[in-house]
Amino acid sequence: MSHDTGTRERRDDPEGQSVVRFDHVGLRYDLGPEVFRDIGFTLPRGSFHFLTGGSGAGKSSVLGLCYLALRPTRGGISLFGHDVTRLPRRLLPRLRRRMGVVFQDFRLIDHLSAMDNVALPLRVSGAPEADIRRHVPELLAWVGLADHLNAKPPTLSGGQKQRVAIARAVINRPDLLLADEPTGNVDDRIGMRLLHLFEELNKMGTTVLIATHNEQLVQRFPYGRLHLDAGRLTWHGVGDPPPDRATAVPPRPRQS
Ligand SMILES: Nc1ncnc2c1ncn2[C@@H]1O[C@H](COP(=O)(O)OP(=O)(O)OP(=O)(O)O)[C@@H](O)[C@H]1O
Repeated sequence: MSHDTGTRERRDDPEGQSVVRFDHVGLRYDLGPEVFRDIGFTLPRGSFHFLTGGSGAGKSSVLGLCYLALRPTRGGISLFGHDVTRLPRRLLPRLRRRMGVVFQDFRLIDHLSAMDNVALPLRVSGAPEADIRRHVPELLAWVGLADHLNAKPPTLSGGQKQRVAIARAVINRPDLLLADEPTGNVDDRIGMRLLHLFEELNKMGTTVLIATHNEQLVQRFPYGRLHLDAGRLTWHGVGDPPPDRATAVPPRPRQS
């Protein structure tokens, strides 16, 4: 089968098998240099991938494109089968609500307690308050914050804030989880526990993409890997990028 997924097919196949699809995507910020040239990959429904690469390789930018904070300078991106480069802006929030995002800088609401930060996506989606009172403390206890339900973010450590941010991202069982360095501020034991949480979510059907510098984590969990180097996607597979990474990802055929 060819890689051709023209606009018509993407529009007519909103629940197709790819949750994220990049086709020849390029990105530059304002008048700066191109961060990427011609990146293409697909994340199938229910898949689990790490996104790796050195500092400045473009990991957060890929995530920003996925959660629609950024628009590509060229190429096409589809999410849940919708071509988002053509979709009217008013329809984007509906797609965003299907995603859980863990930001590198957490983006918690400082005047709300940990409990209320995590409850936010449930309240937005109209979940009954009784369910919120049951599920949120359970999840916060699972990430080791049972004693901090009422703490406000400014009183929490970096690792504790990170776990609140993760709980908020997963509480709604999103269709797509995007996490930027989700274990960057926690010790190994908690890092493993968080990875197990992502695995559980993945088993229930969530597609997972985790940007990380943590090689140990990537080695311990045998999932797919997208590796960025100098503005190019140089490896898309399981395990380590081969030494001659320049040839690891063949260019995708351009659509006519
Ligand atoms: N808002 C911005 N304006 C201009 N340039 C930016 C902006 N954000 C990122 N960049 C540039 O884009 C490139 C990729 O940055 P990005 O944050 O995506 O990399 P990263 O792989 O996530 O890095 P790190 O691992 O250090 O977080 C870098 O050269 C960075 O300077």
